Amino acid sequence: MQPTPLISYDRVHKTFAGPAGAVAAVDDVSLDIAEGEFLAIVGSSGSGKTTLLRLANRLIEPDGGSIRIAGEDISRLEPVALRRRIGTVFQNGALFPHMTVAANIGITPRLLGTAPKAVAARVDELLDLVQLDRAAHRDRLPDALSGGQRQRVGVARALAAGPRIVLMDEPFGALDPLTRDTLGSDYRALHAQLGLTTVMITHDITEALLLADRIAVMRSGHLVEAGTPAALAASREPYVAELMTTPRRQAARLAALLPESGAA
Ligand SMILES: Nc1ncnc2c1ncn2[C@@H]1O[C@H](COP(=O)(O)OP(=O)(O)OP(=O)(O)O)[C@@H](O)[C@H]1O
Repeated sequence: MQPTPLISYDRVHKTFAGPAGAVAAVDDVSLDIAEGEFLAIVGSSGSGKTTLLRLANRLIEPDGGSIRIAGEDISRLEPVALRRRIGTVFQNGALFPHMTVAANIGITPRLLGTAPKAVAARVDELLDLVQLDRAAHRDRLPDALSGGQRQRVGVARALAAGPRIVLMDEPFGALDPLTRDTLGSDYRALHAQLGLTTVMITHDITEALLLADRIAVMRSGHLVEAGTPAALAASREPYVAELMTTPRRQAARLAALLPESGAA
């Protein structure tokens, strides 16, 4: 018997009223995400990625279908309690600008009533986890951080209450390619170390291929295909095949330019 998926979308619909009529942002999407899985959601702008993600923590309510987390229908769960079980990382970190790094990271434990000493210890533990030097970063304001450091703080804040699930909306999109690559692989290591289940939106199919166990491809509110990088590479679905063109071309160019690994 298959284990119960940690997150399960079952025939989910969400329509928004737009100036030119109703927009089916998410249209009959069914998708299971297993515990421990790293799932990337890709698709062009407006394809429904953010809506799909926000449905999982009830920032958006569906018009139809259901979403279960660990077998529980989330419409029966209290939204604030649900969101405490799920860490969220946004583009640019979305840190509170007037609060120090430590205050930003410690906000959820503090709201949950954790004693100040325990919050401070947790903040230090999280700074270690995201590889930011405690003394150098604890008391800084977000403005005094680089984009990469801000995202590390965003990840630390998302992990502060010990969630099993982390939702990420274009977390590394605004970073330079080198920082983006480092942060992506550092986060992937954290995901494995902490046994997290991660759902990450990215516009970058190459990033999705390199980081994720499975990739869900969205188009006009539909889930076109969900599969492993190898399955997507072999897909005959026209839109998926088109998406794979760029990484394929880049891989061929790089293979021609770079010496074979291990040849030196
Ligand atoms: N609150 C809203 N009110 C009206 N329409 C909305 C709302 N949120 C999203 N939409 C519409 O739903 C569709 C899907 O939007 P969504 O933000 O989920 O796409 P996306 O794939 O995340 O896009 P992007 O990559 O640009 O962030 C779009 O047509 C968008 O305009």
